[in-house]
Amino acid sequence: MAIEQKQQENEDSSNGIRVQGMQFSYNDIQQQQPPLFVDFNLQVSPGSRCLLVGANGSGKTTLLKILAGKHMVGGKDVVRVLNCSAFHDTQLVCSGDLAYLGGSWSKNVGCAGDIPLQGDFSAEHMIFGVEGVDPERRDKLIELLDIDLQWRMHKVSDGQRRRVQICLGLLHPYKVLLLDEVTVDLDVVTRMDLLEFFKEECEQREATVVYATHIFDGLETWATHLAYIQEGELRRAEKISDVNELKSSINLLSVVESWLRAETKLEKKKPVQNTSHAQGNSFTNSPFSSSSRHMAYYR
Ligand SMILES: Nc1ncnc2c1ncn2[C@@H]1O[C@H](COP(=O)(O)OP(=O)(O)OP(=O)(O)O)[C@@H](O)[C@H]1O
Repeated sequence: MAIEQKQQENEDSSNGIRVQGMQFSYNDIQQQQPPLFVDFNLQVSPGSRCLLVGANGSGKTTLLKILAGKHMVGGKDVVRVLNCSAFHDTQLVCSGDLAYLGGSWSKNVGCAGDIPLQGDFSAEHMIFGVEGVDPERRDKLIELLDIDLQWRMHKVSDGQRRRVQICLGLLHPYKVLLLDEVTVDLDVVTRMDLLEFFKEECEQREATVVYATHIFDGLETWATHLAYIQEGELRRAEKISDVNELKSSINLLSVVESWLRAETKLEKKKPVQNTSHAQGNSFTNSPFSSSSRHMAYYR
């Protein structure tokens, strides 16, 4: 029985996501940061919609970027997506099978990958500039996100710009989609329609979605799984139907709130004694210690 279960897990993870024994540190030598992830393990089965929750700074964005192949972590066996190495097997991203939607376009007209763009582009120019797209899928997304193709990208609102970003990210039918808080600028109708679209994609095509967010409205019935991380440690990873607290709580928000509040109480640490701080010179190089006239340059 145990062997069958193991085989099933391996088959599942081969088409989904499997992280095994992952170590990751930002290697900030000056600050001597400890590793964020030490022996981190995670499995996400194909077809699931996994909600990634945790406090600010717990490691959600870093994890999603690692899964998206943006950081090289360990050998080829450590971070596996669709049975390939997320970092080394570049065709995962090039083919569109692995898609990552994160970061904000609000300060830029748009982005090409991680490169910010400035200029006068129309939404049409950006969306129709992507080659090899199924026109039916493109039309569906334009309608779903209520995009006006005549929008000039430097003259639209943050939410309208975000819709174009999301549209571009979804044009190719991904197999694994990593979402980092991209629905934050969307109005409630667009957000709910988009979540419904993701649900359909998971159910019809067995796509896998991992979604990091702090907004839990309507997600109790949307998510199939939940992963909770605290300071780089996976505290919970289970089916949403197995989360016992949800049976006695009004909603997911109150469950996550109780976890994060308990975390703050448990983990509150005393400030580390900083010798330079004690000598009163820790802020001398900071731009924020300058006179208010100089501060104007940093605002
Ligand atoms: N570029 C970086 N260099 C050094 N440390 C970083 C860098 N980016 C993030 N960190 C550190 O890694 C930790 C995890 O950050 P991360 O952005 O993954 O958290 P998060 O869970 O996504 O937070 P949030 O909910 O605020 O978006 C933080 O404590 C942060 O200090």
